[in-house]
Amino acid sequence: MKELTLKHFYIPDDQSVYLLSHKDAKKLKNWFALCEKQLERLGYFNVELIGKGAFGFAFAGKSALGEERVFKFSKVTLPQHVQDRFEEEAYMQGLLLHPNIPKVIAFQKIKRQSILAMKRAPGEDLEQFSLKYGPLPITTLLSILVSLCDVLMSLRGFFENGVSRPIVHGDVKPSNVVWDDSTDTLMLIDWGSSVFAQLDNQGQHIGNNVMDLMSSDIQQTNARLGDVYFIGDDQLSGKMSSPRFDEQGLASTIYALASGQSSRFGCHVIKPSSLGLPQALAQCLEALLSDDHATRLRGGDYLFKNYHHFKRIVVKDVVDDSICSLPTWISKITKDIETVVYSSRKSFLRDQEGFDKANLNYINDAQFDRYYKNFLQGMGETEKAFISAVSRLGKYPVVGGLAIRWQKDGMYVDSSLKLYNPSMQYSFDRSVDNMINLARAIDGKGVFKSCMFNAKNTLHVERRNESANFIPKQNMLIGYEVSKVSVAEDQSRMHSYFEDGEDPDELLKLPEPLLERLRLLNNIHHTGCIIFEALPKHLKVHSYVTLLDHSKEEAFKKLLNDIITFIPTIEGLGISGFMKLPYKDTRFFKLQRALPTRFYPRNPYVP
Ligand SMILES: Nc1ncnc2c1ncn2[C@@H]1O[C@H](COP(=O)(O)OP(=O)(O)OP(=O)(O)O)[C@@H](O)[C@H]1O
Repeated sequence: MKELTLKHFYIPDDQSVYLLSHKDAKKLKNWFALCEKQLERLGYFNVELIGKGAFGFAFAGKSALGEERVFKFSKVTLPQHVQDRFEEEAYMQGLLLHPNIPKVIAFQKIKRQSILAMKRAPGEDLEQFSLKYGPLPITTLLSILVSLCDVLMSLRGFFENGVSRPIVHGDVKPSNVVWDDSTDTLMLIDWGSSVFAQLDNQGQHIGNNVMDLMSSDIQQTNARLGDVYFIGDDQLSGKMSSPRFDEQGLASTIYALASGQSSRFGCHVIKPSSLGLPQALAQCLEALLSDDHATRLRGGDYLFKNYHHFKRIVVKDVVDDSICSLPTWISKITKDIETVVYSSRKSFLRDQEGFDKANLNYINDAQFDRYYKNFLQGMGETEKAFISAVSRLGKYPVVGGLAIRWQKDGMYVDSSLKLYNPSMQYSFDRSVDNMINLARAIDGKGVFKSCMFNAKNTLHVERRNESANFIPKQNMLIGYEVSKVSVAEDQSRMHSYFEDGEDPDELLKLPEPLLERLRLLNNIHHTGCIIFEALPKHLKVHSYVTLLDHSKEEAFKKLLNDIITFIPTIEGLGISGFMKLPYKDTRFFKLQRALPTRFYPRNPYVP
């Protein structure tokens, strides 16, 4: 039997609780209930889960006096050295008394379980905010920029016992900034990567005495890995910690918010100077995100010298109402969908020379794990940006599919994207545009496919061990929707389940009778995806299917049922996915290295 490696076909972006095995999902739910009970016993009410990160979960609650609190719980399953970091996080955050940093209330350790209690920042984190509203208006961006600069200035100026000890936050990114849009105030949260800086802005060692400077630690970095989607090169490659790290996090954050992306990787294609920003801001961001070290330093120096002037820039916010580059369907009703993205055929996006994992100090870091699992190692910056843009689509309540074919003359895109929250349309459309613009900058021939489905509809079949068969429950069914209007004739070519042949990365070989049913299904006019994911003790069948030819419903239903009956014959591990998209509306795009320059107009009142 083949070993399950990270190289297999459809790679899930994130594990939704709906994709866990029954046992694991139950364990998690029980654990949430236990945390809530613990907090209620301590006198807090209105307790709710507000966030999950790599290291644990965050709950919010109200004290008896009505004060809003946040409680971060570490995952008990994490190794001890990672648990210890949580204590350091509480220590570092506790040192900082600043209006834009949540005050620590208490840190408690009960056996292996640590809890950090702090004030709750009003508003919502900027990743959520950006998903709701898309690329942010310039006035909002400027307010965020200036407030963040203020916080970072105070970190640089931190003194302990009368001695200068600059602090590095180490993980500045949209989801670590909580923003209250009604008062224009922000809070910088998540101090889990913060350390005392080893170097100052000029790259000089910060030593309090000669002994410090002679210590053997002087060449060893104390830096923590922040989020690889946002940190700069120096932090990623394990250089000594310095306030320059946070300049990078800040630039990535503003860039991501200005463009409506969830990473910094796309900055050489969707350049800051193409976003319609005031020229001074765009050029400053471009310098900070440059590949050249000296240019980055100049950009940082300029920003911290001049950011107070940015406060005085007066702009008229304009909404980009251009039509989305792909057709998107917006449901009139809002549905609570837990979207999960599975993507395939990523291998051609990897260039073998890229990223060298062996050179990093961060192998055991949970953040690094995420990066590795998301398959980004060995990819160029634009390819990473593209993958990150596809992942972002999965953060909206959306189902559908995407097939991109890069050819010599350009790029062909088939898609079916249905969004189940009309208020997010602007943001979603801009995210689709970003994904297309990034894809257009990718060189080479190849195919990429991606399915977005509702994890709440995933079917689960469990078995005791790897040699047992998967036996589905009696009434198990692959659900499907029926289109509003029947389309009898399949005049258009369809993106068939089998069109691209076998996927080189695919590992799971489905039994022939099951494949035969899929072939028959393929002849009935419909759209959607079916993915089989076989794990040692757990089989998941993800699907999103819409029948278009109503006259064939009986046959269609029967084939879907047959597929379930063949589940016990599935052998081996891995993933195997099938997708069918309407071919009718294929969009063609010319390849393009970068978007053209576009600054904020000198006179915004002239169209
Ligand atoms: N003091 C706070 N006030 C308001 N919301 C908070 C606060 N602390 C945490 N949150 C919310 O909880 C989420 C997770 O918290 P945090 O980022 O500190 O956890 P983490 O496990 O370190 O996450 P990550 O792995 O994303 O860095 C945040 O994105 C934010 O939405």
